[in-house]
Amino acid sequence: MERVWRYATSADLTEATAERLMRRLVAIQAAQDGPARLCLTGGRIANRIYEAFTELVDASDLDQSRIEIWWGDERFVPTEDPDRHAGYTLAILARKLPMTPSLTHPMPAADGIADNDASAAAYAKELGETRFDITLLGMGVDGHVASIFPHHPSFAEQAHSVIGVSDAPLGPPSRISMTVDTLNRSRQVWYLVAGEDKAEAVAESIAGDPEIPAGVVRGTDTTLWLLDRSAAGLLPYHSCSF
Ligand SMILES: O=C(O)[C@H](O)[C@@H](O)[C@H](O)[C@H](O)COP(=O)(O)O
Repeated sequence: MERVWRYATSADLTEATAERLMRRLVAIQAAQDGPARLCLTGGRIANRIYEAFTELVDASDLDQSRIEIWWGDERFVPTEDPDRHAGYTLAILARKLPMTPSLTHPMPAADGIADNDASAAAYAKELGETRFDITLLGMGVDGHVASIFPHHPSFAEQAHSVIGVSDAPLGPPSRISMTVDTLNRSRQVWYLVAGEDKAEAVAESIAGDPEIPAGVVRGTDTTLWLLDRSAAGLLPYHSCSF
């Protein structure tokens, strides 16, 4: 099932998606044993959603000890580098979630002797066959998701579930990313996209353009496009829910 939700502003998108995420995680916890498995993304919209989500925790039925957190990609920089996705996200989530080490899986940082390929291999081992209940994805103006870029080796068929990405067209150039196939193990994929500059890539991706990563990454059960009005600007009006 693929569905587009359109919001008037990016603030509305942020609030509504944080609430949707909370509802969905509570429902997943009620429906299965073990933790709800959530795969996170970087990006401005995502970070605002994490902020709004933590604000909802106290009044929710969320079992805070039963959330497992993964990352779809990471900028391969040292732990203390503010460019690192996980640093900021962990700081936000830790305000309200216990962040149990066995359930919290930040990607490796560029702290030691391991390069991004070896670090990706270590993360692939940690990941095993894990399937995510929900994967959140930002999307670039070029239709990239995680650190899989169009017309770039990261978008080629891969032998491993997590790869080192070098010479990324977006800085920093050294990264780690789940592959398309790994992201496609997710039950639900939620795209979080705001801004007019994304409208073209949104329309092409929803049409299933195989040349861009967002055209081919889909949930096995559900794919949601959570958009502000600008990002949805090139979609037919009737294709959106409000
Ligand atoms: O890894 C990165 O350098 C970025 O974080 C990037 O991949 C981001 O997820 C998208 O560009 C959407 O981000 P925005 O929501 O900020 O537009």
